[in-house]
Amino acid sequence: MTSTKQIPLHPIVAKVTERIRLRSVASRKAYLDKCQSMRRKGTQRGQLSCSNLAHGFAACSQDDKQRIRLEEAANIGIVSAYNDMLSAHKPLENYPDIIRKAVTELGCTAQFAGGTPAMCDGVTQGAEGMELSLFSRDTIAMSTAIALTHNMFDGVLCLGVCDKIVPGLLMGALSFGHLPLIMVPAGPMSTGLSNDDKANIRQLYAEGKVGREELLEAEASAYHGEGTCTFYGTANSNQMLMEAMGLHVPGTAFVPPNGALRQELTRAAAQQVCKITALTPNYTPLCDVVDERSLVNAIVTLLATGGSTNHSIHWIAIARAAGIIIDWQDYAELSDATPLLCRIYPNGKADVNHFHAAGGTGYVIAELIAAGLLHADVNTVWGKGLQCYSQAPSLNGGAINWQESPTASADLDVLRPANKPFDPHGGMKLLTGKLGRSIIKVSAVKPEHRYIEAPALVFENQEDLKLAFDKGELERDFVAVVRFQGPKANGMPELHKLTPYLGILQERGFKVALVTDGRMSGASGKIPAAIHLYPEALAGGPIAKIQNGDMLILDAEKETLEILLSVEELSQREAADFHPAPASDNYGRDLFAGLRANVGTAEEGAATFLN
Ligand SMILES: O=C(O)[C@H](O)[C@@H](O)[C@H](O)[C@H](O)COP(=O)(O)O
Ligand code: SF4
Repeated sequence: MTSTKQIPLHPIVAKVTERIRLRSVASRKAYLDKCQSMRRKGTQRGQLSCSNLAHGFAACSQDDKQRIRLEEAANIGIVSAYNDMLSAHKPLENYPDIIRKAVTELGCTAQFAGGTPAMCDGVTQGAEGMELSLFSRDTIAMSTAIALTHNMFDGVLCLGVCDKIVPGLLMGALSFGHLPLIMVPAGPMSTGLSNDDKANIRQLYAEGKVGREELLEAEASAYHGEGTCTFYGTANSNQMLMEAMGLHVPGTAFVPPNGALRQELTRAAAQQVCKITALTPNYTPLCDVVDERSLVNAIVTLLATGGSTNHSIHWIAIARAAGIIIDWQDYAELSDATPLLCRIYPNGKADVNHFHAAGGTGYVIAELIAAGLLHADVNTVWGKGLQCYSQAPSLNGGAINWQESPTASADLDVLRPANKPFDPHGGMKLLTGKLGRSIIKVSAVKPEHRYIEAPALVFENQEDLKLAFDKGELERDFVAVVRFQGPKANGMPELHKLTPYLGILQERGFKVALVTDGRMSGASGKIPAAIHLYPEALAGGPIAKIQNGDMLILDAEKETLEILLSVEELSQREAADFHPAPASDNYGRDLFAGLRANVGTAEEGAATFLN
């Protein structure tokens, strides 16, 4: 591979990175000062009182007690989001034992510092739980802090994969940025029913052409075992971005769960974190790994792979947790400069297993470094420089070897080189106009659907749109306006259940689009959608004043979302009333009232504690 020293950084990547750095000088300094003040000489547990320490190791084995008391070797904190509800997290169940054994081999110790909640967005999609999904991220961040605030640890391993979980774990760990952190995933489920076939069956069901039994059979053969669902949604985007940020063992993202290589990669993470604590000459605290360069690397990689729109929210929140301020203009400019290298569902037919086989994370990172689109001179948990993330691991006689990923894609329908991309741009755009600021991802939207001028049809929720569809009222060109779906209103749920209905209408030749202050799933794709619109309806946003029949223009090329009303006409309009869910439909909503009241805008990361 070309030495990264000779590769000039793309001017837009350099410009945006510098703009982020300058914008963040004060907040970043404040953050680093906090990390510095938490750093202790020797082991972190050395600062604890005898009773604190005794409580901390009371339940340990005699050997571990001795090691912890000696205060010579690292004690690693494990934070895990394991539960049986996420297929992606099921393999994590026995990881703590694997980790304990691996660190003992180095004379270190590991303790299960704490668990965090984890929501499966697939189980809650379209249901009440989805209103807690976004806030589960910050709940996970707080749970991570509760685990680590035992202050017994010199390094951290966070076990998690899915949507809000990786961002939440990372945001929580960033409050302990003086400690090294390695993220530990489990890998994707094997390929079952293809994502396209799954989507087709859903549309047939929405049209009443197949019954529930047939639909359930199809869904169960798509989601059929342990591991992450195989579409390139938010969970798998997390994995790709952890590689791009140097927070994984290199090449671990899409190795299948439960095999010998997966076990060795988990062991490697455990032993590596012991080797980069402050007790070693290779001290690599998290705050040195997460900086404006690694965050820009993550955004560029998100754009190059057609990753989830949710990361136009979560990566802003992660950045803020590290004292760095990123906005959607940064994403838009980086998107212009970043070629689309991947076609993975929903942006194509392939799934992440096909992507992995075609060259995977190593190929993408090698291509982006060679194109000058990534900062290669960054700190990673694997040492200085991102180039080792262009490698792929394999087992050789029980030990892991890393070798350079192939320099040619094994499947040009899935993965392409930076000089012959699927699209010269990443396809995530900032839309502006009288209604506010929103995001659109066009990598899965056909060019002929990127300009939609049609009358608004206003819905207070996705169920109302389904009812209108079932009554045959939507056989027309229209822009669906689904509002009061913002973080303050109902927790900003994903409105992914709209996809089959809008997809059917689009296939019938109608010009359809979506405008919402809510979110879509990372698995949503082909409908032109202006999402994350703010100010949200409940915060006085003009979206609350749109009426059926208003002409809307969503123009992805011009990067505008417009309503054909003057500012005066709009200002004279009454805002629609908000109709919250009936109190009887609690499902835990009441517990999150404080988070709804305190949450920031989507472009601030929709965070509840960073504003
Ligand atoms: O952002 C995401 O990637 C989604 O939240 C994803 O995690 C969720 O599970 C989808 O809803 C699954 O897709 P289906 O609902 O189509 O199965
Ligand atoms: S990818 Fe989504 S549906 Fe699959 S396990 Fe993760 S959260 Fe659940």
